[in-house]
Amino acid sequence: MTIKLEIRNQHRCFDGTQSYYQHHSEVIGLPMRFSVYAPPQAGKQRLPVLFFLAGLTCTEETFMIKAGAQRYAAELGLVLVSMDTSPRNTGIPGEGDDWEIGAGAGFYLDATQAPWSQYFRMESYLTQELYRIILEQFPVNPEQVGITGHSMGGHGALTLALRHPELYRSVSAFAPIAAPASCPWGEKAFSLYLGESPEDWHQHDATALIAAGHHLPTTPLIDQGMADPFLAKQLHPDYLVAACEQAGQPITLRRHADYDHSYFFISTFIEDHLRHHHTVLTLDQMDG
Ligand SMILES: N[C@@H](CCC(=O)N[C@@H](CS)C(=O)NCC(=O)O)C(=O)O
Repeated sequence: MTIKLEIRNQHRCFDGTQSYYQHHSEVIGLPMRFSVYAPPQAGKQRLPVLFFLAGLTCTEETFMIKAGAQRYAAELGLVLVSMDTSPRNTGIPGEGDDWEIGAGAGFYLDATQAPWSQYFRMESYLTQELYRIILEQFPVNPEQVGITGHSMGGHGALTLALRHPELYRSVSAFAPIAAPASCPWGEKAFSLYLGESPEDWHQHDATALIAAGHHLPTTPLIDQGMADPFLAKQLHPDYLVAACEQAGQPITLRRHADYDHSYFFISTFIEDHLRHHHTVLTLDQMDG
C-alpha cells in the first residue's frame, strides 16, 4: 500500500523544489518527518538519490537549511533526502531532557531495551519504510542510491552501508562517530538502547563491523576538521582507518586544519561529497 504523505512546506530552490513531508510511520508507530530536494531534472528522468543523516539535536530541516547543498544537487541532477534524527513525542518520560539520548538522538539503530524499543527503530525506518517511500514516490533510480551524514549521522551512514550494502552504492561522512562503542556518546546511547552486551554494540559500530569482515560497497569519502571540539573524545576516525587498513577496505579520510564540527565545515566540503556520490553512482550505471 502506498504510504500517504502530507506536504508541510514547499519552496522553489535553484529551479528545483525543496519539500518537507510528514507521514504516519508504520515502523515507528508515530508521525515522522523528512525533507526532499528535487532538482530541476526531476521532471524528465529518474535520478540518483543521496540520503543525508544529520547529527545530535538536528531535525529533517537542518541539512537542507544549513549545508548549501541544493546549488550542487541542481547542477548535478541529484535528489537529496534528509530525515528527523529520532521519533518524537513518544510519551517516554524525559525523552527530550538530554541532547545525547532520546529525542534528536536516535543513533540510526533499532533499540532493543525498554522503554526505547517501542518507538526508537530508526534503522528499520530508514532502510525499509523511508527507503521504499523514496523509491516509490519520487523520481529516483533504485540502482543509484547513496548515503552520507554528519557526526551521529556519519555513524549512521557508515553502519547502515556496512549492514545493508545492497541498499547503498556510494558512502561518505562528515566527522562521523567512527567507533561509537569506544566513546562516551556511543557508550551512553548503546547501553540505554541496546543493553550491556559488547557483541550487540559491535553490530552498530563502523570500526568493529569493518574489523569483523564487513565491507563498504565503494570507497567512502570522509572529511574531518582538526579543530573539531569532539574529535579527541568522541569521533576516533583513526580507529576506523586502522581497521580499514587491517581489513583491506579502501577509505579516503581527509583531515582539514582549523575546521570545526559545525555546518560551516559541512557547507565548505558538501560540493565534494555530492560530486563523489554522483560520480560513483553514475559510473556504476555506465558499467552496469
Ligand atoms: N548541543 C551540543 C552541540 C551538538 C552538536 O554540535 N550537534 C551537531 C551534530 S553532533 C549539529 O549538527 N548541531 C546542529 C547545528 O549545528 O545546527 C552542544 O551544545 O555542545
